[in-house]
Amino acid sequence: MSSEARVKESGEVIWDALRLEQEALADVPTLELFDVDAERARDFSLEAAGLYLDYSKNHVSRTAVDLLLKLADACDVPERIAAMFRGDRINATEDRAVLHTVLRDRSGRELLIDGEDVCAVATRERDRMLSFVDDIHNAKRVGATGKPLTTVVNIGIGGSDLGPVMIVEGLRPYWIAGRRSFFVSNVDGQHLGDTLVQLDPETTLFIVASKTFSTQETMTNAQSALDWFLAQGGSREGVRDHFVALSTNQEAVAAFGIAPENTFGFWDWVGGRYSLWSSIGLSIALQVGRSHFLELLGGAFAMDEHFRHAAPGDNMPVLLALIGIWNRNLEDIGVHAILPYDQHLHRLPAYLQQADMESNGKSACLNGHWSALKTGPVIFGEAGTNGQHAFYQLLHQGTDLVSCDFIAAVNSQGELGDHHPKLLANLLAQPRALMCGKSLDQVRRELVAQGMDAAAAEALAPHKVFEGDRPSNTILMERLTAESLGALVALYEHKIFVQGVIWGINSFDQWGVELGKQLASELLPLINGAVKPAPGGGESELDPSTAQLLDWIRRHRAVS
Ligand SMILES: O=P(O)(O)OC[C@H]1O[C@](O)(CO)[C@@H](O)[C@@H]1O
Repeated sequence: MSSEARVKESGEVIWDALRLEQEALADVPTLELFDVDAERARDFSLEAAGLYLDYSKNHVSRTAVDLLLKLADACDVPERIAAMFRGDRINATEDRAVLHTVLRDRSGRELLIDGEDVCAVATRERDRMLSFVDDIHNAKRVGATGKPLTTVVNIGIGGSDLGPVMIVEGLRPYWIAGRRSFFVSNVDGQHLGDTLVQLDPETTLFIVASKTFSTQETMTNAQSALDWFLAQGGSREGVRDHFVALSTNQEAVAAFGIAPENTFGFWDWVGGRYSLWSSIGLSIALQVGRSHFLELLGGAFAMDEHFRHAAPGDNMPVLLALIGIWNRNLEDIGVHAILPYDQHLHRLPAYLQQADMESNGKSACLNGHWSALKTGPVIFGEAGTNGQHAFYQLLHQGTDLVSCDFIAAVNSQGELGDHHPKLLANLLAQPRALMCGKSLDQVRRELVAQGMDAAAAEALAPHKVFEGDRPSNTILMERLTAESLGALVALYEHKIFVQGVIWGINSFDQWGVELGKQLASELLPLINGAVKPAPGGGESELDPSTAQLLDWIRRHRAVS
């Protein structure tokens, strides 16, 4: 038997053992697992890179965790981690290395990719970008009319927007006084329009952020911003003082009219959703300054080092990934909630939607088969405590289980009265309620104790039952700083990668976004009326539903 076949067989055996363990646990409440194992809370938690993770509230046993670690081994997780850091072309469907970790690598190592030391290349480009940031901050570089450039508009979408805006919001206390940042992503003209009315063209710097420099939304917004700048009295020569580009596609940038000295590059080994550490982070550095940007990278590097060197059983991203595998594949939970108890992390759920769903929302495996396993869950979320008053009802009593990550800083970025202890009390209460629940008996007793008659208590009781055993992780940090935020984001990046390895999918491509883009470009001329509908009124190539919607749009659009 070949070694590959043996690995596959052992993987199957482990999956079978995991299924048996899940069945054995089915009737054992999570709380009971604490009763029989005094060290559970201690052993199902760990610290790394300034973060503390407690995963003990998941409905998982020690046997299950041991089996999951064996599964990671059978799926070659340690070797795949090494391959990523080595610069192997693990993004096989695009034949690319995956090296966002190089962007924050402080080790001073050399890493040759196609004969080029990518660590040195990344450092040079970061230094260029940070000198530009210093020049803006010191007003060595000013607008065309000599005024300081105090406002930044980042025009980008997906990875060229979600990471920067999430970090800028997360680091609000570190904003440099007098500086403003706007993020425009949607092709809906209202997004740019609503922004432009707040701008002074003389003090505004537009950053056109696009890895490919061909994304419809970004190029449309960039062109409209340029038109606005000129219409406001900006000159053609002034464009070079007010527009910079962040891209891997220097030719397209030049064709758009932005000069090489105003372009900050990155490389095909940086995926869009992993790019905030690259030049795509320019808006972050402009808003919070060079040192905080470097601290952000430093926090991520600390998590990288932990991920790279810690044994799987002591490895935070690996364990978080394996708990996710248990919930997704053994408990059949298809929805995962990101619940930061921190207003400044309010964009984290949106950021992780892309990071996770664009990475692991896949069905085709790298071995050429369709996945027999369920892959990435639906990710959603909201800052706590807001979510509690919106969708937590379903988390506690809905018919579908939702796994949750509760995230918080123990100290607020801005302590105010007793707000933070209240926030933290809620952060502790929710996962506790989800796990412990409240039984029918308990509810009945409470209602009767409150003076309700037995019949009424019996009728009301089921509505007040909390089943419990709803799984969650809690991630804590001392304070939300650039460093801890960097570590947090890197934790999730690596978690997502490990899950992709176990599912046998490529977490680094995103072919699933292409068909919609292609169809939109085919439909655009029909919306604009440039192409006549097929004889008989319908669009012969279109499905009847789309043809009917198009017809309604055309008949009701006020402008042609
Ligand atoms: O930076 P770009 O090339 O404009 O792409 C923006 C986003 O579009 C996507 O390709 C998806 O459409 C994302 O992966 C990417 O982050």
